[in-house]
Amino acid sequence: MIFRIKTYNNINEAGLEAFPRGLYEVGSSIESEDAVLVRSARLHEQPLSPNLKAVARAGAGVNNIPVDRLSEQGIPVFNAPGANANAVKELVIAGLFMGFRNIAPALEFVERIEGEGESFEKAVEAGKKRFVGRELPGRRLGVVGLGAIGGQVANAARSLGMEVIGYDPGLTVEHAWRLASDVRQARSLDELLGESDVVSLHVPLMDKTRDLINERRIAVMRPGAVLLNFARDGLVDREAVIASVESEHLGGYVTDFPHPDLLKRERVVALPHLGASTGEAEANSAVMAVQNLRDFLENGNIRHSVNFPDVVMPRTDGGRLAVANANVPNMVGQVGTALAEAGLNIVDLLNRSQGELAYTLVDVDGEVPETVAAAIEAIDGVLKARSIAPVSARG
Ligand SMILES: NC(=O)c1ccc[n+]([C@@H]2O[C@H](COP(=O)([O-])OP(=O)(O)OC[C@H]3O[C@@H](n4cnc5c(N)ncnc54)[C@H](O)[C@@H]3O)[C@@H](O)[C@H]2O)c1
Ligand SMILES: O=C(O)CC[C@@H](O)C(=O)O
Repeated sequence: MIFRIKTYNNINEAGLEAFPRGLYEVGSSIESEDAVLVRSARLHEQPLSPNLKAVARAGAGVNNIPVDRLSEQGIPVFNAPGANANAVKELVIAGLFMGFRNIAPALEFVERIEGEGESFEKAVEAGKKRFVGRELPGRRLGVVGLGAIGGQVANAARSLGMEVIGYDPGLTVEHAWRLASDVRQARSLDELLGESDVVSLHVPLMDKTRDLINERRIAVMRPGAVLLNFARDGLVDREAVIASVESEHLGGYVTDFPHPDLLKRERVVALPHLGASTGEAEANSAVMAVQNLRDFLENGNIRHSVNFPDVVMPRTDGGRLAVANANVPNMVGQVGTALAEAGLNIVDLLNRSQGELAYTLVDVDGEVPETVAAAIEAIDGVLKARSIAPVSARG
């Protein structure tokens, strides 16, 4: 079997090379694709191939992918958690300095100086007083979202002498372990906003986080506070942010998401979505996304999916059935019965659920015929059932 992968955006070569020739066809013009590999391209309006089995995001955010629609069809969406976190952290720290040292307007001022020799130097010295900045030690950074990126930003800010306060009601144990021990926990977003000299956003864009920073919350922020948004445009009410910067309540807005309304404004810096744009981050993200995709397509294993639980089972000698289904009673029972009726002996089985979805891997002696997989897919509540050939039968 040849797997067909449709790519959107520029996918790093290291990732593309991780697809073995002979087993995969990969490209932007592939049709009837088994899987999609994407960066930031918006897939919500794209038609989905009837063969589609998985979508992989070579990056962190999945707001460009119709995750709910794919979940209803039993299609996992993978991402590459942490693969670009260092790159984003570095740009956020650059943003921190830009916000506190007036670097962008200062550069623009220098570009516009005319004359040369003594008159040039005089203009430099006369103009620089407009760009007097503030130092970081002793100031407080509030980090909203302490996941892969927020955690690294918090730790880097600590090493720059800042105090750090964080807010993340869904903080994982793994991410908590990586945090500097003196990062203080805020009990609410408002507490963090009211106590921070600079606030950095590192949460995903979802219905719940859209316009997280709105007029009311900006009013809670300290006068002169700087807002850093390297996460997603939709997390802030842009008009409210602009009004607050104009009225000088907010001391600055530094973002990775430009918009015409943000341009040519004092104390606003907009970069062209550069957070993950380093060779290292692009390679890490593409390789991790391709590894996730390959293990799913070739073995049915699920790792780093945003809509399915991790389900990983070592291969046995025989074939495998991979079933995505609604998380309701008696699904595994019905799958087992269908396999028994087809005369197939179960060698190993793993079932996990997450929210409304469940996923089951069943290894059998021999191979699961396509007709049996199709009959299982027709069971009420089964969203997808796929027969996976034994490893020895792979071309
Ligand atoms: N600028 C860029 O190029 C770039 C690159 C990578 C990621 N991002 C953005 O950054 C986001 C975070 O990336 P990550 O890798 O750190 O993801 P992550 O999943 O590791 O961390 C996100 C954290 O946000 C927390 N969270 C969710 N909702 C929250 C809320 N309402 N309040 C507080 N915390 C909340 C989660 O519990 C989680 O710990 C991505 O979703 C993406 O939108 C931007
Ligand atoms: O692919 C990119 O350049 C941006 C990725 C970034 O926004 C992410 O969410 O990982």
